Amino acid sequence: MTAMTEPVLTVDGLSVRIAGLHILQGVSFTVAPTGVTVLLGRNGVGKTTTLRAVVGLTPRNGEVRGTIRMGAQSLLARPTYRLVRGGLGYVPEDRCVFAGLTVAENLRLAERRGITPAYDQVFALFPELERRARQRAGSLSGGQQQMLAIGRVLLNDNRLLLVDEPTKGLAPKVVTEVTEVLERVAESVPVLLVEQNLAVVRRLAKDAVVLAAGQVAWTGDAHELLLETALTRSLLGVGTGESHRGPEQAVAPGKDGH
Ligand SMILES: Nc1ncnc2c1ncn2[C@@H]1O[C@H](COP(=O)(O)OP(=O)(O)OP(=O)(O)O)[C@@H](O)[C@H]1O
Repeated sequence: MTAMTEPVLTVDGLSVRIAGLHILQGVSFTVAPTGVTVLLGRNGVGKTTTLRAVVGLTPRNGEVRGTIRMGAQSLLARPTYRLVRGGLGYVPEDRCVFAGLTVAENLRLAERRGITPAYDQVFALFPELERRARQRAGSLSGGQQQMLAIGRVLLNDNRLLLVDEPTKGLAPKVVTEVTEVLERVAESVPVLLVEQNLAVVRRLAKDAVVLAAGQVAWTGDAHELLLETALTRSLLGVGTGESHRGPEQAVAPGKDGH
């Protein structure tokens, strides 16, 4: 295996128990060093639990076992701030912007000591954030808050980004905007993405990992998975949009027309 193809993230035998629930029961997968790997599965299967375990945010009453490595470095048992300093960027599902602070203050809080923050790059991707620098984050729209949540992570150098349901609850036009931004972001940093909108998955994802019943039920090429309507339906409980128009259609087609 050459350095270019070595996974950026390796999860092996990951087991997570929280409050008596054995949520992940030996989950193993890898994330390629380029592009978007999507983590799929039915509601409540443990996708967020997986991302939180990777970034060291399992609740205190939880128990995590197994191996998680970014490159050669073991991540388990390291505090989150160290993982973030080491280049692990995390955009949580609930965005977690500081509502009472301005956009500029939210960004300033995300600056990492010892690293020159990449404001030029962030404002090039999100001109809206520069225009709204003095606006309180709590008064931004859901889409703008999502842009802020992604933008503040991109101020710093990242080796891997974990992004949890970035399009959830957003209007179709905003879903398209967020998707386009992630597409550009993924050109320079690998992304492990949790996403339920299959049109977004189709546009962004190269690889797919599907969780079912606490384990990995399928891994492989994301487009191959989406072509397998029956498999997708059985694993995810939804259609792929090929033969049925559901909420996953709520994004504009990609450049390739798919
Ligand atoms: N802190 C916690 N305390 C108790 N149960 C929890 C906790 N965190 C997660 N769970 C449970 O673990 C299971 C997996 O949750 P998780 O949020 O990881 O699923 P998910 O696949 O991300 O779901 P969704 O697609 O609905 O966002 C759920 O049954 C959830 O209720």
